Amino acid sequence: MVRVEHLAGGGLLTLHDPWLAAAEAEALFAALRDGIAWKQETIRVFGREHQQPRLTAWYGDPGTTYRYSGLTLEPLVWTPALSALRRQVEEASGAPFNSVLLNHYRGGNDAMGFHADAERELGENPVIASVSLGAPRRFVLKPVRALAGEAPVELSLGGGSLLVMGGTTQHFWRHGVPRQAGAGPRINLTFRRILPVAA
Ligand SMILES: O=C(O)CCC(=O)C(=O)O
Ligand SMILES: [Fe+2]
Repeated sequence: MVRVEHLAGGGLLTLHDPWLAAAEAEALFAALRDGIAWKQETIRVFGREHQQPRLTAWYGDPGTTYRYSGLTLEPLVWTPALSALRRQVEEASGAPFNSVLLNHYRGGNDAMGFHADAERELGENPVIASVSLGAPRRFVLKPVRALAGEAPVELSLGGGSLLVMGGTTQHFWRHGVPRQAGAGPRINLTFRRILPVAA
């Protein structure tokens, strides 16, 4: 099934759920859980250090350095499984990607706070393609102040789904994965295109 959601302000969400066949999604979940160089990073938020409440990894083409929350991530070299998935995601979304951020939510206490993927190196209106594996989780979008009064948008991202965020989504909406009691382990991959930016 494909669900298309036009967001106020010109954002566009396209959810393919399911996207991967169940057996393929399950095999990929296990392969990534056991085969990725997961780390728990320490970040600085408002001058204070925190351990991120999830595990992460950054893979990409040479030169795709990613900076956020005071972290500088140098890309690891694409594994065969990640490279094959990149091609499938490019085909489905019609957009090119040179990097992927992986997040491993070990259970319902792991989460991602509300944010926009609006770093300069992603460009003006980035297309971001998000593949989910493992347990389903709530994915919530909230309007920024300019659109105050718009209702939040909530999706359930199931294992094997593909969500493409495009248009002006990152300007007018922040998204997050709230803590969710009882949620099982989940891996999410957000494919991105990092552009060269002046230092
Ligand atoms: O886990 C998710 O579905 C969201 C991940 C995300 O927003 C990000 O990596 O920037
Ligand atoms: Fe994000």
